[in-house]
Amino acid sequence: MKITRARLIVCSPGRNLVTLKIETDEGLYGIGDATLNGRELAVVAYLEEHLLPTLIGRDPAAIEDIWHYAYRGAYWRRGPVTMSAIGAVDIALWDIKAKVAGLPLHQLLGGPSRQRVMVYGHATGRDIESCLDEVQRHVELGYRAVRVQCGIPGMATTYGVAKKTGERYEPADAELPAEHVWDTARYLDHAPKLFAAARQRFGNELHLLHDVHHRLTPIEAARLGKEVEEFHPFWLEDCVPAEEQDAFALIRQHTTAPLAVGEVFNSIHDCKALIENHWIDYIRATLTHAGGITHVRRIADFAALHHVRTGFHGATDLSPVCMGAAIHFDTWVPNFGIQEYMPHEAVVDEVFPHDYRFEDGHFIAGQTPGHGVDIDEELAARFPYRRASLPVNRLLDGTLWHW
Ligand SMILES: O=C(O)[C@@H](O)[C@@H](O)[C@H](O)[C@H](O)CO
Ligand SMILES: [Mg+2]
Repeated sequence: MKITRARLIVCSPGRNLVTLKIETDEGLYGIGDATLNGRELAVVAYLEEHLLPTLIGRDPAAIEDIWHYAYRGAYWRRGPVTMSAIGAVDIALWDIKAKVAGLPLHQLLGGPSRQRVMVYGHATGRDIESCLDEVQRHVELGYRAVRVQCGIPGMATTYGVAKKTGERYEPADAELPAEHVWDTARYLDHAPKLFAAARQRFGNELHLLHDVHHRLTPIEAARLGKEVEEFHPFWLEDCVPAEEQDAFALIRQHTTAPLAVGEVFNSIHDCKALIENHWIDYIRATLTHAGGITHVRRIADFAALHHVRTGFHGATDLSPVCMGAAIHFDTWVPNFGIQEYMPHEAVVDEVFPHDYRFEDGHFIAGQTPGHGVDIDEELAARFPYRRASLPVNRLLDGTLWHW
């Protein structure tokens, strides 16, 4: 079998999504997700100009060799653009391999470790009460785990909170970056109250998660961890920016709140110290942004040695293609923790027909050979790309801060 064609489909059914289709001389094709939120066309250029031309004529079964050809051969290693491009190719090649084998992807990876994978949903509200009403709605839908984010009194906007209660949260909401304002003192005062109110209303069984979105310093994160620890969070996510991995040692000294990190990571080297020093509990790097199944499998195996579990990023900027492949991965991976799930708009699900399904707070992988996600190209063509940017964030005095 040979690769005859590899091309990108860029569409925007409510949000931008970049899809790679690799075709073969035997008619089989594979699909990969190449979406890098707010930087979509950088990955398109990388693939079209540099990576896709090198694939033509190759045997799509040689996934390992193609991965190293793309990674080592580029000379310029790592980085979100490079690794998302490699990730898309890798997901598409695993899709082809599983279709050739006639197996759903999780069977090719080693078979199921579980029948279904627990997901967490997003509850957001302008204040604590409306956020908790959203938690209630999720509980009624069957969720066992819910991420809680709410507006902070005195602040006009905050990350992770939908514009209106019940709406989807979509951060890339303007052609040029919107400017948000952040006040750590107000946040640190308010966040523990949200946890306390959630535990009071829902008891101890429901898993509660929270995303800090890189906004604290290590000592501030340590304080937050200490204050919410008694409410038994499932995790605190991205408490600090993680370029400096040993900052987590300080947080760890002060709190037993489990820590999750890594949605912006793209390589095992981004989390090596975090994992081997037991500074984190969950690793969030997912297939699209971290070099595909071939590389994330290495991260997951390394994490397993150190009691770290997976908790893959699953925001709407990961397309159903990434989600489908991730659910197969989650079904296989022995050290699975949880899977994030922000439902896509109905039209996105129409553009990407898929066989995974949500049931009772869990995802169940499909049985179709491959990862089970396809693209309706005719429908996709009705939604052309439009530039959309993630916001920036400033402190009250105007200093540019982490978003
Ligand atoms: O945990 C999450 O899902 C968030 O941090 C994301 O919504 C993130 O802001 C977006 O994926 C950025 O593209
Ligand atoms: Mg996050």
